[in-house]
Amino acid sequence: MSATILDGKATKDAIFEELRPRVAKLVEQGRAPGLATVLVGDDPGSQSYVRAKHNDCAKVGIKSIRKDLPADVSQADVEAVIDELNADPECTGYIVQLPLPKHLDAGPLLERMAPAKDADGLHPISLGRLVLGEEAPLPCTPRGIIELLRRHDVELNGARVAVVGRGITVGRPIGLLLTRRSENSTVTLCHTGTKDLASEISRADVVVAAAGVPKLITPDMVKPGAAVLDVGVTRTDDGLAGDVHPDVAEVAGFLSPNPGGVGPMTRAMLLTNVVEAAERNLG
Ligand SMILES: Nc1nc(=O)c2c([nH]1)NC[C@@H]1CN(c3ccc(C(=O)N[C@@H](CCC(=O)O)C(=O)O)cc3)C=[N+]21
Ligand SMILES: [Mg+2]
Repeated sequence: MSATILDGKATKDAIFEELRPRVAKLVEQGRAPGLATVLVGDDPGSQSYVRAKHNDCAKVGIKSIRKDLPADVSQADVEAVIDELNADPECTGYIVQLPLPKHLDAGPLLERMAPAKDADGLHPISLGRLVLGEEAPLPCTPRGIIELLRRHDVELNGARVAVVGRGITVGRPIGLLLTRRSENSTVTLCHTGTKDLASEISRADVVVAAAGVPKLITPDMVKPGAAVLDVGVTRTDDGLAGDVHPDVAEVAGFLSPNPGGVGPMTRAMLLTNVVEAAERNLG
């Protein structure tokens, strides 16, 4: 048996095709969406992600603004850039690329962002609204995972989902999306304190591996036919390594590759959040 590939790159391209006319309409109405990025320092990974986001914007016709700051920028200078973007009418949504250098206090910076311009869905107000079931931008990676599963007809209604990792971008929020009535899944959140990870994984119809531990999920753990999403990425000497052992492809029914799976979907959902926010503002 060999798993059906959950092709995030092709799915992202399809979503971009759907976004392009919506962006064109907004531009026509004089309400052009504009995405800004705030990047601090010169980490090559972060630089490449940010570059990709600007290329994506060009592809769908969204104006983009780059704010690149030196690694030793002060907290006050980042605050000033955030205040500038909050006030800039050309910027309808933005992100502060994470992680930030250790000398900066990320929490207060993210909280300073205008919630209406939160493109990541990670502002405390957006996360609070998600808990309350109110309309808000949704966290991009969890939303991308659900969209990838939906577009490949993977059943979520009543499904047992095992999430591995409790990080703020994926593991912590994804259960909030998956347990809405519209998804209706049953979610188990596993982490380093989980006593028997293999037994939790073995019961799951869907596995979301977002721990950042290379090859953590091995074929013996996976229920035959399950959908497995490889979210974690670790930079090793041999290149990028996912959380899922390659041999899982022999057992799983669906597998999102890494790269080429959830990463491109995260970018597609970032632009979707920006377009939706611009449409909402039309009233
Ligand atoms: N405020 C904030 N929002 C984020 O959404 C955010 C962030 N900070 N910090 C870092 C993580 C990571 N992230 C990725 C997005 C796309 C790919 C992606 O498209 N990857 C490609 C290839 C990447 C490569 O080859 O380097 C792929 O998986 O095929 C990866 C990682 C967004 N993040
Ligand atoms: Mg992340």
